[in-house]
Amino acid sequence: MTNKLYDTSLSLLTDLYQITMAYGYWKSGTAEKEAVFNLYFRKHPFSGGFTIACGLTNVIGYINNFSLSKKDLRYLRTLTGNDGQPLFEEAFLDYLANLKLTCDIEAIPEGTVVFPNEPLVRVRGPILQCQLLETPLLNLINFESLVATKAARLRLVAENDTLLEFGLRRAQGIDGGMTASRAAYIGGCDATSNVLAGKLYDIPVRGTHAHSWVMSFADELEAFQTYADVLPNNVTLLVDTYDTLQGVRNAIEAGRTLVQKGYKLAGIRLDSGDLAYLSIEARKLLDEAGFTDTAIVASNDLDETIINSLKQQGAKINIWGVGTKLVTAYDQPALGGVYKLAALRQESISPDEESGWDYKMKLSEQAIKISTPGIQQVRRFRNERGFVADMIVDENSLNDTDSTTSMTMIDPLDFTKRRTFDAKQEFDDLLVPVFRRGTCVYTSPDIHSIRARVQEQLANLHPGVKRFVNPHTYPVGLEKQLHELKTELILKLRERNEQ
Ligand SMILES: Nc1ncnc2c1ncn2[C@@H]1O[C@H](COP(=O)(O)OP(=O)(O)OP(=O)(O)O)[C@@H](O)[C@H]1O
Ligand SMILES: O=P(O)(O)OC[C@H]1O[C@H](OP(=O)(O)OP(=O)(O)O)[C@H](O)[C@@H]1O
Ligand SMILES: O=C(O)c1cccnc1
Ligand SMILES: [Mg+2]
Repeated sequence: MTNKLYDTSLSLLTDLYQITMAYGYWKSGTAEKEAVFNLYFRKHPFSGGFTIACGLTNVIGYINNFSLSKKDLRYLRTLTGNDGQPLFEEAFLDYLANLKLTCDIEAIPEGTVVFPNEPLVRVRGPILQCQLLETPLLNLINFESLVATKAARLRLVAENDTLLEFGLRRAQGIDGGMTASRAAYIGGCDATSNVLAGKLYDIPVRGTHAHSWVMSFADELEAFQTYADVLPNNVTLLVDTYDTLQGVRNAIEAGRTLVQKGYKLAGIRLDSGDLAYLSIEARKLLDEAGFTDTAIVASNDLDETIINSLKQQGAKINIWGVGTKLVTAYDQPALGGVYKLAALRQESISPDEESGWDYKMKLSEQAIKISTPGIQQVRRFRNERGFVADMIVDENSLNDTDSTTSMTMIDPLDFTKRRTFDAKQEFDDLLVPVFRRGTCVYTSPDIHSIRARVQEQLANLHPGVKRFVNPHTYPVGLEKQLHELKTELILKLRERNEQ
């Protein structure tokens, strides 16, 4: 499946510096040098203990549609440097015109719970191509993973209640709205009010009506009765335009007519005031009138904290409509995913032998910002109770260890913390092949399966990791050989800089 909204080349959707670097690689003869880049984030959003990987389907669509059109090249030809001369020479533009992506890409499937420093996507191929993919991949993975995570948090507090995404009007533009609707559904919403997302992404659509419907009639009862006449099989009435509890009484009256005609009053919606108090009072009125199946929908600047609080207050709300705070990821508007070079193929010494890799890393004064070198895989150990720990392991050492060997994991921020897993410990390798030499070899599951995966994954996490206040840190470490390799490389780089 591709991103149907953009089923066209978006190959210039990148930062200029990717193209200037690409030109640099091409001009200096290193364009084809094989490289490995990893996309990962350093910290969970919302001060939480987990993140949901999302966006791979759109990455696949982007790469499948990658090709520079004549118009793209005409535009690049107009770009000039500070001397007014063209930035790129014609032969480079010809090279781009014929460029077909030939990368190998591995990724963690959408809907998987992921943790800081784990490669969510690993790109291996000619360095020029890997470089061009940095910005679009980050754009596609960061926002969708962020919103899917927000929705998963809402799902945790909403428990078995219905969760509706109402955010389109407050979303960051058209794409923000579309992407957020997809990610919100995957993360755990039951439906969206966004009809285009319903059509393009096969998400259920749901909705009630606005205050304007009520305001356009002489009185509220008439508004409710007309709505019930027109759409008798879809009646959820917004009761707070004038006086909420009087609104509930009017809804009940409209509901009685509906029942006489063989229909039902599906719900009422509260959109202002004290939602705990009003829902409890509304429930009493509805139940007393025999409308025990009529649902109470609540909306109005809801987020996971307010929903949690309302539940603790005993609110009688069955359906939560969440807009602004969900689709804009209000309390943390970006996931800080990064894309870093981790290995470069060495110059070949003989034409018959494959040369080795130079492992690459970025140093930083902050330990958390030091990247991890190598061609990484994420090995997730599990037992009958769920996920135990994730080990980042270099594929070269995986090839060396056979299945009978135990593996030791080292905490990257405290080297004295170690854990050994014996050969009997069950595991999954999270990164799976997605592209081989530029050809897609992976079929994205349908959106409903991805959504189901999120809940399966969360069920495998210890409750402490899922709590919102000071969540327990799920263990992620480096396999011992990779840790040693990294330490050695840090020392070497520091030594070189001191000289
Ligand atoms: N019982 C409650 N406990 C905690 N938060 C609540 C409760 N009831 C409502 N809220 C939340 O408090 C906020 C109230 O927003 P606001 O002050 O704009 O009030 P309002 O009811 O929308 O006002 P208005 O009547 O002017 O529309 C919303 O985010 C709402 O979800
Ligand atoms: O509050 P959100 O989580 O963003 O959910 C969507 C909101 O959009 C609608 O009204 P709108 O905000 O446009 O107007 P209102 O607040 O004046 O009702 C709806 O009534 C919700 O309140
Ligand atoms: O259908 C609704 O009730 C709805 C849709 C969008 C935004 N607010 C509410
Ligand atoms: Mg509002």
